[in-house]
Amino acid sequence: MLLDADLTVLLFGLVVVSLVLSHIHSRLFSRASLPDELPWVGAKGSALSRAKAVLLSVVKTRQYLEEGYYKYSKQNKPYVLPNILTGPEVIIPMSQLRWLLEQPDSILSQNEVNRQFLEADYTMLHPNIIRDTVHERVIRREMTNQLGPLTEDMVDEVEFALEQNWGVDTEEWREVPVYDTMADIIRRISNRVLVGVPLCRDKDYLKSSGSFSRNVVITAGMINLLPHFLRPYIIPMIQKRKEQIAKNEKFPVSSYKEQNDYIQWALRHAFKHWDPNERTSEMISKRLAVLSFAAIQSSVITMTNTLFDLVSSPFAAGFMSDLRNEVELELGQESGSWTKTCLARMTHIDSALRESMRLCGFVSRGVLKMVVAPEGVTLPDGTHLPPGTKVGVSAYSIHHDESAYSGAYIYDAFRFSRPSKDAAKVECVTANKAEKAARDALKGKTPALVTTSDTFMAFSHGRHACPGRFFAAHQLKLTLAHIMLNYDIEPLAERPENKWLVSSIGPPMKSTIRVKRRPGTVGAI
Ligand code: HEM
Repeated sequence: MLLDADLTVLLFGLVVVSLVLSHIHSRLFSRASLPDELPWVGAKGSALSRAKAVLLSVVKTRQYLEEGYYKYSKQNKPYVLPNILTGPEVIIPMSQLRWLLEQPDSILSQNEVNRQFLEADYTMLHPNIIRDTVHERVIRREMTNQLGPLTEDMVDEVEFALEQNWGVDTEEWREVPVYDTMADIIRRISNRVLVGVPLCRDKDYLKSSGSFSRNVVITAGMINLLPHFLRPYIIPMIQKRKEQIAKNEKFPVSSYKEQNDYIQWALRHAFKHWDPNERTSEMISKRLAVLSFAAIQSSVITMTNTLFDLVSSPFAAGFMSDLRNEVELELGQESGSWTKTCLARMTHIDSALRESMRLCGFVSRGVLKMVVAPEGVTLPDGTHLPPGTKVGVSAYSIHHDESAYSGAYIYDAFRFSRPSKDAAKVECVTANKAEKAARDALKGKTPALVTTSDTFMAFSHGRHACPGRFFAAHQLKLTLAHIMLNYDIEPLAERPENKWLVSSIGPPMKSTIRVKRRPGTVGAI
């Protein structure tokens, strides 16, 4: 009997090992049916050399992108970028970007790439969440339009969160971990808009929401095994709101006031949706969880990078003093009131964030799409790609190209707030009302943080550019402006490095800075 059990375990082990080996073998040696004439960066041509390049993509993707850009993209040729996690990608030259943007989703789909990268069928709690982008519509129609009315709440939250994380001591310097404190601050501000008070200040809720966001990327594929963390917090709240809406529809009372947060907007949209599944409290809470992931991690990384870029610059002291002067001046003109227009006029704050996203953004490839047309697709240079191929451009390379940005590897905080030849190159392809307003505020001279272009793809570009970027910009500008106004920060001699893992770029997670509350600011804000 014992022998039988041992044999079963052994056989099971052998099956698992051979499955893993066959997966590794296919990842290393698969050409993904790509045409022979397409060159692979980092490889010489033989199957073994390609396998080595795939293996080394774990640590060499930045090198591959730099090499591929000058060897192929600049010569208007596509090339293959090895990727051990999600398979090879075809990187097309910038001259073919316009063509890529114009392809319909039925031929080249951005959604499919995200589904695969995030293992969305397993991680995203419900298959509809990636297939039907309901929250994209809620973000575009509701969240972006509510930025003005929501500013006061967001300011309230920034002030509270900064005091909690960085303290109010005006005498002694305090050492703070940048990533952790920014994670707490951004999570609080975002949740103020997503779920409102009191939940946005509930420690257990914030902890659960934070661990969900981190785990989607770290344990893609296993997240479904985690308990439905939102259940105890969100579901009863949604039920209650639904009851309130229904009651008010039946017996309207003048004292009834809807809350202005994501849950309320999502409820409104859900009731208009044709699919009854979309109206359940469960589905709304799942969509909220996924949105928190998209919204929070990206802003935390951006804020962390911006602070390190600013304080490690040889011009840190001058940058910070100019930023502070700008905030004081613009705020003074509004009698101390943080309005949307006042923020729009803070062009140095805007630029300091945009410049960090250019230099250190976490997106290395821009506009990555998957060929979904069953017959495949033919690139403008005649190369035919089979279905399943991933195609994109190298955002990292264009962001670091001297011909697009002079001093491309230097953090130049006011690059985008001083009119320059770089700014003149920006062409806004996806202008909408809010984007136009942001550009007008900058008198059309310089690109705003939210403006995407052929040379700025930190929010991606085209139809599927990040719909949350208006909210993100608002939240990031409010946070940076408050920091500049209320804290002194000791400059750093050297910037702690960002880490590349395959094609993802992470900020320094453990590095610290020293901060001190500025005299006269405590209780003044
Ligand atoms: C600095 C902060 C942010 C950055 C850098 C960023 C960046 C991006 C990028 C690069 C994409 C395109 C991904 C792709 O398909 O290739 C994207 C998509 C998306 N982002 Fe953001 N994002 C930020 C903040 C936000 C916020 C605050 C929200 C929500 C309020 C949000 C919601 C979304 C959604 C829903 C999509 C998917 C759009 C679609 O599939 O068409 N993002 N974001």
